[in-house]
Amino acid sequence: MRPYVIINAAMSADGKISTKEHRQTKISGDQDFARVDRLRADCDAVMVGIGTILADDSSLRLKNPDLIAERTAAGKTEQPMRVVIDSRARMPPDGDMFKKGTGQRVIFVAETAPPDRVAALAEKATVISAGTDKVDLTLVLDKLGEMGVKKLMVEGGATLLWSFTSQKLFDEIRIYVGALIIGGTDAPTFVDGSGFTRAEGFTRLALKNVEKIDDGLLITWHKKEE
Ligand SMILES: NC(=O)C1=CN([C@@H]2O[C@H](COP(=O)(O)OP(=O)(O)OC[C@H]3O[C@@H](n4cnc5c(N)ncnc54)[C@H](OP(=O)(O)O)[C@@H]3O)[C@@H](O)[C@H]2O)C=CC1
Ligand SMILES: Nc1nc(O)c(N)c(N[C@@H]2O[C@H](COP(=O)(O)O)[C@@H](O)[C@H]2O)n1
Repeated sequence: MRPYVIINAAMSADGKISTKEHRQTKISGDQDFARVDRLRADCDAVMVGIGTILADDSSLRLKNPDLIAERTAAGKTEQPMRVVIDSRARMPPDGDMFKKGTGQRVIFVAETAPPDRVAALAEKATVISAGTDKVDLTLVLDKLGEMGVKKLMVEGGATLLWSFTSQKLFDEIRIYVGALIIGGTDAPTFVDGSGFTRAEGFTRLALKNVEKIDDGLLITWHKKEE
């Protein structure tokens, strides 16, 4: 069975998720970062696109020791599975995701990924081929389901979120809207990609909750069933 997919990201009041140089930007406050850690702890796997790794060198690990202890007490691994969507196997083998924290790392690549890079990554991670030239997210979700992932958190970035939202491959979206404006036409927004041209294609959402956190807002949407 496919996992329940929760998209979680933080954007500025003008919808940007980082700067025009794609530099990682602190949008959440302490309380929201604590919420994000809690959500990571509650999920079986946490995912980003390779663009995020190359920009941020994300570790994607659970940081709060109390949450790690809570997971182990519940018979879970210390860390949720950490997953990268990376058609061309560009994931740096010395990235923070490999250096920090314990547990399984999974890299989804395409069949056309260079074999030498796949071999190098296979020494550090479970490398799975899913899709011909580009990773196919429906195959990814099926595979993660087979691997026992029931709840998946997708953190970004903008290109991966376009694929998840345009293909309607999500259940919930949690967007933290921070009290700042970043600006810049070239700064990634919550969702980029090619965009819809017709209203019939739009991904529709159902509002579930709005909560003030730090000096911003956490908005929870569910996918609106057609
Ligand atoms: N504020 C926040 O909450 C967050 C902000 N960010 C920010 O987002 C930015 C990165 O976003 P972005 O550059 O768009 O990169 P993404 O992280 O979205 O990764 C996109 C890449 O994933 C690969 N990919 C493989 N298969 C697919 C598929 N089916 N659909 C989509 N992508 C696929 C592609 O590379 P390839 O073809 O090589 O496989 C693609 O270029 C950074 O600046 C980062 O800081 C990221 C996460 C959260
Ligand atoms: N929720 C959230 N709020 C922000 O303000 C952010 N900048 C991000 N960024 C995401 O978190 C990843 C970093 O994770 P690690 O600290 O390396 O574990 C980053 O790559 C973005 O995915 N998120």
